[in-house]
Amino acid sequence: MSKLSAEDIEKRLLSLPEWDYYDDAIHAEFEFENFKDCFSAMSRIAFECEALNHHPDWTNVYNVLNISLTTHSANGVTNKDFKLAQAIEAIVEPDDED
Ligand SMILES: C[C@H](O)[C@H](O)[C@H]1CNC2=NC(N)=NC(=O)C2=N1
Repeated sequence: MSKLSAEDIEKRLLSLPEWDYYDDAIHAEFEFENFKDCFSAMSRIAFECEALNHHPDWTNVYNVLNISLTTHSANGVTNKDFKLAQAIEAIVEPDDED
């Protein structure tokens, strides 16, 4: 899988307003009510990652989750990162699906 151009990435990000592109990855920060809600979302995301065989670089501090998506084998952002970002959106922002 080859990495996408900066132009392609910015175009695709128009439908993912929570996400920014820099340092060869797409990044988002999500804030939850509390640690339990945050970690519950992380568990659900983890199952998607296994299903897609694609994994985030992420950090959690109490109720805040920071996620960076990049394709290590391509040294940049690929379609796999956008697939996973969409799956994450469906988990953390279910209201946006309507
Ligand atoms: C063997 C396995 O398919 C690879 O190691 C996968 C697993 N998950 C991955 N996740 C990410 N983000 N980038 C990769 O290149 C990657 N490679």
